[in-house]
Amino acid sequence: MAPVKVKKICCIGAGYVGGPTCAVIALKCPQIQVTIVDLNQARIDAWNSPDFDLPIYEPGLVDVVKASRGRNLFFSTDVDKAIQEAELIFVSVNTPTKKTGVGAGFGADLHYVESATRRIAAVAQNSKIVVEKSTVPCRTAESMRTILEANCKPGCRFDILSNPEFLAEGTAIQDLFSPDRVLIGSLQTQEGKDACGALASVYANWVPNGRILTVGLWSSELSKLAANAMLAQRISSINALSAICEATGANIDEVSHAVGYDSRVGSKFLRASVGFGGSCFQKDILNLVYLSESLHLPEVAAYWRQVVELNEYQKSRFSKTVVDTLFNTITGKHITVLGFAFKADTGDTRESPAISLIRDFLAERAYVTIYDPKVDAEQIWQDLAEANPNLPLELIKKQVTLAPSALEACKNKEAVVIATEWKEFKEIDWQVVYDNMTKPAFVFDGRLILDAEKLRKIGFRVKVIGRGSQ
Ligand SMILES: NC(=O)c1ccc[n+]([C@@H]2O[C@H](COP(=O)([O-])OP(=O)(O)OC[C@H]3O[C@@H](n4cnc5c(N)ncnc54)[C@H](O)[C@@H]3O)[C@@H](O)[C@H]2O)c1
Ligand SMILES: O=c1ccn([C@@H]2O[C@H](COP(=O)(O)OP(=O)(O)O[C@H]3O[C@H](CO)[C@@H](O)[C@H](O)[C@H]3O)[C@@H](O)[C@H]2O)c(=O)[nH]1
Repeated sequence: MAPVKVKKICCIGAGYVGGPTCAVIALKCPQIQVTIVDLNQARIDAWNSPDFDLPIYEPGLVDVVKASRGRNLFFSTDVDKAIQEAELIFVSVNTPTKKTGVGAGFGADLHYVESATRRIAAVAQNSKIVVEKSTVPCRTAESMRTILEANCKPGCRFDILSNPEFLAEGTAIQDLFSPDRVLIGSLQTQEGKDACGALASVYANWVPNGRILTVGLWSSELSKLAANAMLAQRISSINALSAICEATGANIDEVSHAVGYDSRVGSKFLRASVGFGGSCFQKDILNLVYLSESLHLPEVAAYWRQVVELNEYQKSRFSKTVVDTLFNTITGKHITVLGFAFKADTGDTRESPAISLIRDFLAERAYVTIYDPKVDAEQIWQDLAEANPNLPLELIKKQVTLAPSALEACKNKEAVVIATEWKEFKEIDWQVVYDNMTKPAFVFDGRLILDAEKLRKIGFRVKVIGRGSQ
């Protein structure tokens, strides 16, 4: 049987991955009709909004959607119709860490993946290639296949592929246009290889052949968890060293530069910080920890768990530095937090270190003012309410103020904390900030973006991650 020629694609899940990934496929493959579906009506409405007020902020995304929407790119809540029409279906739904039940706090909650799979099984009238795009534990594709095959109509077949996504938020469009690699896992049967060929031919419209890697299903699933674990492990390694730098007077930027210069180590992902955030790193490492424990590999589980524990330590160590430096108490003091997103160039706040810092400051009964250029107020209140379950929102709102600009946020405050590396924080007029602050004025740079020497000359007292007191 010749490999299927893909003419219609359905993507289940119109989130941070499904939206940008399939919008780029539509742009690069004008001959393919791409329909992205979701159960969340508000999200689909935003993708369809006449003024392109999209549900997620991602540099370059609006232009990609503008180029294809209504031509060969569609957003809809009619999940069944899109499934029925497509030859190839991406499952790109959320796989958060389980909150209750077996594996709570570690294992992935796979019920969204399972219900999307069951929907495909229930409504498909002909053969489909089902592509696992969500990040899932090793061998999830087997469960999907069992569900699909148990419901297969006569004359139909389902082929399952794993095609994990490696985009990073903030650079998603660039990452999708020019990926380091596209990974496709399939069963090593002829049918599996044909399905793999069909998906590879979609990517081949813009990705060079040498960058399309084809492997077995389980290797593909595990490679995604492994890639995130190893990236996060680099950050925890450099953050562990930042604590030694602060205690010895070494400078983490210099250490990172010197170590990264070794081509075997490489310079990327060695930027010390207040801690990593985002919806993936912690979730995927905990997933790996759970997998290792389920496989009776406690030493392996402990090894990876330490990457997350070090990250927790880094966040609380930074909060403690703020308290210690402000004369051992921040009760009643006014602290500005610049940045609420988990990294620059995104409005996403999932697992943002800013949330942990603010929780710690509120526990010390400080007043906190927040400014972020892309996160909306509703999201901030929701995150703070979730992070402080014992503090009613009315009380949180008495302690926390949202400011319309960085300059406004810093007025009459004792300390400024940089929690996200937005470029605009480098560029604000720090002399004006200083003039309007209560003295002594403190700056805590949790992202290593400011010129500490320049700030000290202005009069600030400055603390930077990974640098001893000067
Ligand atoms: N965010 C990232 O940068 C990133 C990068 C690579 C991989 N991933 C992985 O991709 C997956 C999706 O992540 P995300 O950030 O896009 O999540 P998301 O929460 O932004 O989007 C998931 C969407 O799926 C929808 N959904 C859930 N069940 C559904 C169903 N049965 N039918 C239709 N729609 C359904 C939800 O309503 C939601 O809009 C996760 O497994 C994640 O780990 C995320
Ligand atoms: O040297 C560094 C690099 C990153 N970070 C922080 O690490 C977190 C994650 O950053 P990044 O990896 O750039 O963003 P994500 O969107 O979380 O992307 C990661 O998670 C995705 C979801 O699985 C993967 O697809 C990507 O390849 C992987 O980089 C953020 O808080 C960053 O500020 C650092 O502290 N130091």
